[in-house]
Amino acid sequence: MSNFQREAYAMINIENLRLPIEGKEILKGIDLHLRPGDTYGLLGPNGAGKSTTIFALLGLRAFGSGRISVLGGNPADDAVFIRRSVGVMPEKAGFYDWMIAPDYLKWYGGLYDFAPTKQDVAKMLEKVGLGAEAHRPIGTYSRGMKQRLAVARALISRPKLLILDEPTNGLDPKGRREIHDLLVEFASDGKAGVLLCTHLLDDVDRLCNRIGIIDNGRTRLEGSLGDLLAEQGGGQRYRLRLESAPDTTNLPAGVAIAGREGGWWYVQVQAAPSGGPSTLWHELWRRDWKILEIRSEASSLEELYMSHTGQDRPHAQEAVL
Ligand SMILES: Nc1ncnc2c1ncn2[C@@H]1O[C@H](COP(=O)(O)OP(=O)(O)OP(=O)(O)O)[C@@H](O)[C@H]1O
Repeated sequence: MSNFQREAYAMINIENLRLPIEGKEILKGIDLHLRPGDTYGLLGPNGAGKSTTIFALLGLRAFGSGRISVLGGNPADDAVFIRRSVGVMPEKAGFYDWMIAPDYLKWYGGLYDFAPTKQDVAKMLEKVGLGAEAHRPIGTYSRGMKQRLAVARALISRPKLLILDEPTNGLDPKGRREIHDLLVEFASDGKAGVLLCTHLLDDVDRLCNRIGIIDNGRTRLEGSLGDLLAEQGGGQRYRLRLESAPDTTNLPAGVAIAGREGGWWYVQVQAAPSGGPSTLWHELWRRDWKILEIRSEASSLEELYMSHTGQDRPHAQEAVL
């Protein structure tokens, strides 16, 4: 990769990261490149090395060799800067159960020299759907409510980069949709970046413009989701439930109507826009498509995932786009 390309991946730039633990190589060659505006899906089976990669890029774990730069800094030297600029939602979020959410968020912001006002906190809790529950001790929250609070905690310091490990785990469909909406809103200015670590391919389909697939400590595949799916052939198919018949004469480039069944419209997307599928839904909303529900028909991503995971193949096809 040239220096010019490296600079373009200003948010996260990981090259050939290796990490031995107790004589065993846990990471054997991780590459990860995330630009401003990207929502990047980090995929891989259990034990592939996703969390270890995240720990390394946050400066929480020393690595053996390779190169990591996050927001232009080196996590090993700039841990404080990185923790202040990156919002993190870890897989297991710990809270003080006796605190109430507004006090907790104020206290948490203070840890990072960011003092959210009472209004900031109230607005954030509203955003994540906890406005009415703000008076209750966190210990009385359900798992889903704690997930929402974890998202609020990641967002409260207005970070430039958001790293989320399984953010929709344990959420009901409404909660999942609300978290999706928050992420779309966060990424919509084109300047922020999101690294989404998940096993839910449907979340990736909906939200991400770029993916990396890790298996057995190595990056097996990385690139634009639209390009990778297009290379597979056929693009991606979605089923949209619409309030009324849409105007099909003015479709965004690369989008075609593949059929209709009652209120459901099948839409074939040859190449998702660089801003990810959420940009496409915005485009359609702007064209007055009254979308009530979106379902990914495709198992194209699943096929892509399955064909790049499952076994250690040192000579297998590996591509970096
Ligand atoms: N401190 C440690 N000592 C020994 N092995 C470790 C340590 N931390 C992680 N590992 C091993 O490293 C590998 C990668 O773990 P990691 O948690 O990064 O995987 P993951 O992709 O996040 O998995 P999951 O999807 O299950 O969360 C696993 O085999 C794990 O057992």
